[in-house]
Amino acid sequence: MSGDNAEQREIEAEQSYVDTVYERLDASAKVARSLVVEGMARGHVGNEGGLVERDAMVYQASKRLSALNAAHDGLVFGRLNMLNGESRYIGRIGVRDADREILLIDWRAPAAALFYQATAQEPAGVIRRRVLRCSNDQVIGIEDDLLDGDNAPDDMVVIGEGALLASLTRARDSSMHSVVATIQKEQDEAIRAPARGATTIGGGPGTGKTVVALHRAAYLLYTDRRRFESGGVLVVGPSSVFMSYIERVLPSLGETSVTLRSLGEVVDGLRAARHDDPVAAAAKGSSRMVKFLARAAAAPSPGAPSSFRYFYKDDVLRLDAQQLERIRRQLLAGSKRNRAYAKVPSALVDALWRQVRGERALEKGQEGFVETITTDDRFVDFVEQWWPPVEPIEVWRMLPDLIDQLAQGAFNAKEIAALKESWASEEPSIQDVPLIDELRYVIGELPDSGDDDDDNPKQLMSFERREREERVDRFRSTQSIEDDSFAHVLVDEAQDLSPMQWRMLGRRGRHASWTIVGDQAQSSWPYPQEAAAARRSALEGKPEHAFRLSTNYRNSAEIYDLAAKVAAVAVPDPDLAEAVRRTGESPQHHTVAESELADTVRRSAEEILGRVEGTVAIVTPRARLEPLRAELADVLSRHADRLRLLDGLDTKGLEFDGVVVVEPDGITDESSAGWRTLYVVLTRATQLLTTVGTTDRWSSRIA
Ligand SMILES: Nc1ncnc2c1ncn2[C@@H]1O[C@H](COP(=O)(O)OP(=O)(O)OP(=O)(O)O)[C@@H](O)[C@H]1O
Repeated sequence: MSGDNAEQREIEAEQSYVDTVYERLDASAKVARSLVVEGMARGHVGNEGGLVERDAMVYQASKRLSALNAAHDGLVFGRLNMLNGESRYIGRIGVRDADREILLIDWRAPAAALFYQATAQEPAGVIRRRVLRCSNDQVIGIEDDLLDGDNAPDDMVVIGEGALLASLTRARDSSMHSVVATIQKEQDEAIRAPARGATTIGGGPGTGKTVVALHRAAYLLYTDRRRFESGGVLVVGPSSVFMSYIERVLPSLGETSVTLRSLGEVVDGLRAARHDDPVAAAAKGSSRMVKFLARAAAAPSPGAPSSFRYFYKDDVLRLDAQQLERIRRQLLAGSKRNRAYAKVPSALVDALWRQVRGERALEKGQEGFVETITTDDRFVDFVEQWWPPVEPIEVWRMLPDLIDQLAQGAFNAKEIAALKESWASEEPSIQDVPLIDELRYVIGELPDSGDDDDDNPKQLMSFERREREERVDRFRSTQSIEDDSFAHVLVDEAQDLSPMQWRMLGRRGRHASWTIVGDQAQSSWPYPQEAAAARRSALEGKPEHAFRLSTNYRNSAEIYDLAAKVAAVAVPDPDLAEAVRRTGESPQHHTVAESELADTVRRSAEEILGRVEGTVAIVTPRARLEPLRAELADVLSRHADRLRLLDGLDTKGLEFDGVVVVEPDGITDESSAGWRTLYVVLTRATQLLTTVGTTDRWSSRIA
């Protein structure tokens, strides 16, 4: 009997079990669908109770239906044969038969933990672990691990070389996939760690930190759905490219209620995708920004009048610059700028009333004065010009004009020049987003326009103000500060967070548990100590539980050997991983004249595209990105479905079957974190890696 026949027979046997599970899944979907219909019908009953009941019923049934639909593809993926003869099937969700007997165990349930935790050294009652490879509802392959050969029955069949290896050699496409069938023991421990304080997941490149963290989010939702679904789970990653790379993992695990944001999109209403140059980025990320922003938020608006004169009956009432400044300070001492807005008219009116001496005015009394002045356009216009309500984006736009005067030595001349240059753009960069968020908190929100406060001049909106409001509308935060917080915050590539970014996330995770994923050797933030202090403040003393992943599942050993040498230059004590796969393909290096660079890159990319099935990236220093985009336009458009051109920072967290690295010396020279960026770039390739440079200082340095 050939091995193929044995596999075929096993597949058929498994298929009949899988069919039974699908029949039940379909039956449950039918029930959920009919509940949706029934719920809708209750809405026609005509009383309010009927409507509430309908909403709850339709909501629950629809949620169940979408979970069932999401789980459909590859529903059953694992089976354990236990020492006691029992068989346990593991799947994306739990399914029971008509008698409530378990047919399929949800991968997150305690009973499924053995599937991930049993090893040949510690089989824990498992004889054989089987992974079923499925296409939709069809079993197409089997991969077995025999964990306890001594106790296996004689007729037990063992097929395949193990599911992990099979899954690692697959071609990469543009999305990350769930690894639910092949989660490894050390990964499973991090996934199932309780949601207390901050769980940190460290380890070298390709060890599965991202994919593990995403499975952890799904696990947390499963274990405490009420808390995490209503409180919200926020997943933050470095770039929008990265977010679209990972966005399918959670829905494929049936979880759609998680908020995924890149660092440029954490604040509602803002979508930044541009990085600043390293000098401006480092200055904007530094906690030295905090005081400058506080001063900027308190500074008078540009063009604000510095005095006010008002004729009332027989008096000329005046507020000069000094008096106005005193009132400003008093108002700001009591509340945030926008919150104080409602108190401005009465503060001014009080100061003016104190000057009233004329008999006619005194006779009419203070109330009469208040009524006259607060309905007088001259006063209303003055209030609006002197203390306009401001949006954070407006203060952000003033920063280049304020920095000379308000930096108070916090930034050097080179930093100030770089900041001003970066702020010449109307569009905030990724590094501006935490600054704008900081301003949201320092300035405070405007009192609700629904506060029918007589003092509130908002109702008297001038034409200029309306025009200005339109200009900021595009960048207005669509959410109130109170709604910023989440029940769980998951930060990926956390080694790159600047102090200002930690502050931004800290504000969202005050009452949250956290999962923090990172690898210091891949950091592009130049001042680790400052970031560590900001991280401590963001976590506010929450207890930390550390997990470390040790196996690199991404790179071939040949590629990782090279990258590890770069890591040794990049940081004193890199956390290196162990690469498990050898391909026999060593990285290729070309050193060429400048005139031949683009052609060599094109040829290298084409060669790799011909040899791998999946995605390929050309990675370049930032300065070469746009020129190369023009020079390589032909090949980029011919292979638009699987070839990308990126700069080093944008490759964070991604992976490709093949990578062409352009001018490694340019990447190392780009910033003080350049060697670490080169380490990141070299660890993106699963199979083939080529470098093309006009110089090769980097390779002499690691030789
Ligand atoms: N248990 C597993 N089974 C199958 N594939 C896995 C497993 N763990 C990780 N991988 C794969 O290894 C690759 C690297 O995973 P991931 O991107 O999560 O690593 P990382 O540690 O976040 O890497 P980096 O630090 O470089 O961003 C992915 O393709 C992932 O699917």
